[in-house]
Amino acid sequence: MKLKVSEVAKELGLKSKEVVEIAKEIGVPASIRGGISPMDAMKIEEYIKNKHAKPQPEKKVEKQEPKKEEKAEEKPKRKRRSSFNELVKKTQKGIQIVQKAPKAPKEEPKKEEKVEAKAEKPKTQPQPEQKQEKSEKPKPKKTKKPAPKKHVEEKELEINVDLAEMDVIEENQVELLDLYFNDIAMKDEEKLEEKAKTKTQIENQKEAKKQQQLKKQKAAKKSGGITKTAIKKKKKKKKKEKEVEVIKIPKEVRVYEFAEAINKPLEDVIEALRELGEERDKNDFLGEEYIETLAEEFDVPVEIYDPLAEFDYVKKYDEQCPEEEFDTERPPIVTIMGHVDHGKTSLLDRIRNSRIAAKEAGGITQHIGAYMVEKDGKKITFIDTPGHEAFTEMRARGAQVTDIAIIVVAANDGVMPQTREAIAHAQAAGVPFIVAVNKIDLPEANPDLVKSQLAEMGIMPVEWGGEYEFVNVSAKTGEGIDDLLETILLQAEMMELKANPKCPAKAVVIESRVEKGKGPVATVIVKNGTLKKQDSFVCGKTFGRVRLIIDDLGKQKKEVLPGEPAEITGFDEAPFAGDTLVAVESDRIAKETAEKWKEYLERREKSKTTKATLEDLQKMILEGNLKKLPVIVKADTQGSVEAIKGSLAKLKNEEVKVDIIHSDVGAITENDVILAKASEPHAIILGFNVRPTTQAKNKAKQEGIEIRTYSIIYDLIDDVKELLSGLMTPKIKEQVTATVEVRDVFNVPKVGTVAGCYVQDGVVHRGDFVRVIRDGVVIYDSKLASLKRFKDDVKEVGKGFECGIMVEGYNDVKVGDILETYQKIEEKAKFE
Ligand SMILES: Nc1nc2c(ncn2[C@@H]2O[C@H](COP(=O)(O)OP(=O)(O)OP(=O)(O)O)[C@@H](O)[C@H]2O)c(=O)[nH]1
Repeated sequence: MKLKVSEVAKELGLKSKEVVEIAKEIGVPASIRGGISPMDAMKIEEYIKNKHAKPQPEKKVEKQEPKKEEKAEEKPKRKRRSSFNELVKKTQKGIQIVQKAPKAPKEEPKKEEKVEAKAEKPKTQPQPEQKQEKSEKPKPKKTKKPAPKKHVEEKELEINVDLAEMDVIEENQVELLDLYFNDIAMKDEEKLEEKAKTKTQIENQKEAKKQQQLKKQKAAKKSGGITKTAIKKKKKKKKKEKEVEVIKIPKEVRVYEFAEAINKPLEDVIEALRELGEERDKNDFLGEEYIETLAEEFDVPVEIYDPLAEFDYVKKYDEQCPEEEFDTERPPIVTIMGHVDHGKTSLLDRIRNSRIAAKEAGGITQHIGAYMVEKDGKKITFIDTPGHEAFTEMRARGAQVTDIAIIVVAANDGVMPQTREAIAHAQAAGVPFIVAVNKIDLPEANPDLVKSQLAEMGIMPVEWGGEYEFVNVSAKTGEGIDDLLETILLQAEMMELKANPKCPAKAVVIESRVEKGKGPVATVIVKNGTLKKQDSFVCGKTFGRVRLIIDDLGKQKKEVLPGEPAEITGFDEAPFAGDTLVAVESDRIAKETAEKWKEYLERREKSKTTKATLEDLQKMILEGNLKKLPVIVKADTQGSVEAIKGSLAKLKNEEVKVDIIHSDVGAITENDVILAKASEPHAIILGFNVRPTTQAKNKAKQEGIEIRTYSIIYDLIDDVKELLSGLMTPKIKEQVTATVEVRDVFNVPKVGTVAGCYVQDGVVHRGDFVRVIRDGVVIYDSKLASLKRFKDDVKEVGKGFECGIMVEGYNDVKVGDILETYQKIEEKAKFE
């Protein structure tokens, strides 16, 4: 765990920069961005303490010794603090380490005062006036001054204890002090206490003076006059007011925007960042930590706000319709997950008594659908999550709306990679799950194997003493289906899933698409409230008014209740799967909120590009050498777009990657072709369950742009893999052609060394490469310079024949050397 540097600095009464500097000095890692470990924070604290402990004269220590012993008797041995966190907690209880006001020691109390103060301690009644005064007192932090390093040395630790509080919790307080400064001699504590008390007394005196002056002013005012002091005061007050004016800074702000906001020269801000070890450009974004640190550095009070909060419509909704007011039971929302072909669609199909699986292209579920079933008068909403790996992202989203997950495992196949993945998704989302062991009708079915495989992963079945429900089912015969539904309802009952139908609606988009005549259509599941026709709504970047509500059976409805799915129309654009829809008072509010949200997301997107860390940069540089395959993805539903994008993003290796330059829902248009043409190299357009318009087709022909369409996702991915393979550098394989023995060597003047050879094995070719091997070691690797039979150049010489060979660039061939001739064969690389 890391602590924020600014927090540590605050606790130590230092500036963040100073903490970083000290850390550097004592060799512990601390940075504004990375924070500091509690251990290292303690080291810094120790360092400061030691620094201040040093100058204390030894004599004093001796003098105070008896008292020290006395205290030691009263209290158990001081424990060492285990973490800086603990320190933070303790400090919050009333102790603060603050910087000492520069000249305070002058006003140190006399011995008698100290005794007096001590004598007052046992009083248990707090003195309200004193307390108030104290709390109004500004923290003495402001007294710190110029050069930071020097400043650290000059600093002294002081305990600023609220006296009134001390009266009440004195015992506790002293104990805390004790724990806190376990290394500081008791004399210091007392001294510090005295100082604190003296301070209070000084404050009292000041206050009394102030009151007197106030009286004077009032009197002057009454008599119609105005005193000089009053004018001065007024001016001062104004100045002070100006000084404490808190500047609001958005959470994500660029360096130059920050400089403008705090009214400081940009160069100063950049320089301050440099001093903190950060090389930043004016357009770079500052993190919250840097905003805080810089504000401290420039001594300007800032308030960091989240611009998103202003139009976080979901948050607003949750505040208006709090969960505590959910009073009506709602159907559970169930997701079926599992490995490909383990029977998810068949299972849902069986549950609904319809046959979805047969209708789907290639037998694969292509997108998420949501359906409802009824069992014993109770409803269950099912989200049908497709099983292909490409849909992992959608599945992750599905799990977010899900109350209960069903993990389907085929009893004949057992736990597979996507079974584990599905479990991981459910666990990550904190969604309870039931294991449906499917295909138990098959003779080779082994449900116990599934149980033991999952038990090994910590998913222990209830009947084996664990907490996971396993239900044996057969989507084919219908066996166990009732049992599964009962288990779901039981689980739902335990979860007490409730909602408030009287609230405006809050729903989650499961999928969306654009339909001819209807425009954007989205499948949503209402999480709370009731979604009605004509409701104005905001849904991520989109907005609209509910025009049509169609239930899972294709019937038109007037409203959708909590936990129920429906398809709705009325969006201005297709929303994203996973977006939250919230009904709002008016179209105007819906539009405004959506626009602000869009603006925010765009801003955040932009900020991502400039927020590149060094790591990102290195990655980008490395990727610069990557060959990219630019593609445009068009698909029938938003869910498919997301899934394909997710899948394609994974297709990369150290040499090639897919570059998705555009993706959208809908047919392939002329614009897509234009965009593909604009890309360098030209992009390939991939259509999934969509086709190009006639204009797009013509344009593509004209511009030489390739459009490929698919209805099965595997094919799309395989095709892209093939394209990527084409981009990869072919692999070079070596093939040995012959082994040749050097039996004689001739030095031909002006030509070089010719080796008289005998081909032991294979066939030597004229253009072959050759390795010279002596005593089993390769001593030279080159090419054949010439290949002769007697005096003639030949193309090849076979096994058992003699030949003359010259090795390019090598004249040192010796009798007994072995020449290994070989050819380099190019092999097309394959993207795996
Ligand atoms: N014998 C038997 N076959 C089943 C059972 N359930 C599903 N199948 C068969 O298993 C194959 C895959 O079933 P699907 O329901 O398409 O599987 P899925 O998990 O939805 O597959 P994807 O949508 O591709 O992820 C089909 O041929 C089904 O007929 C079952 O209980 N018993």
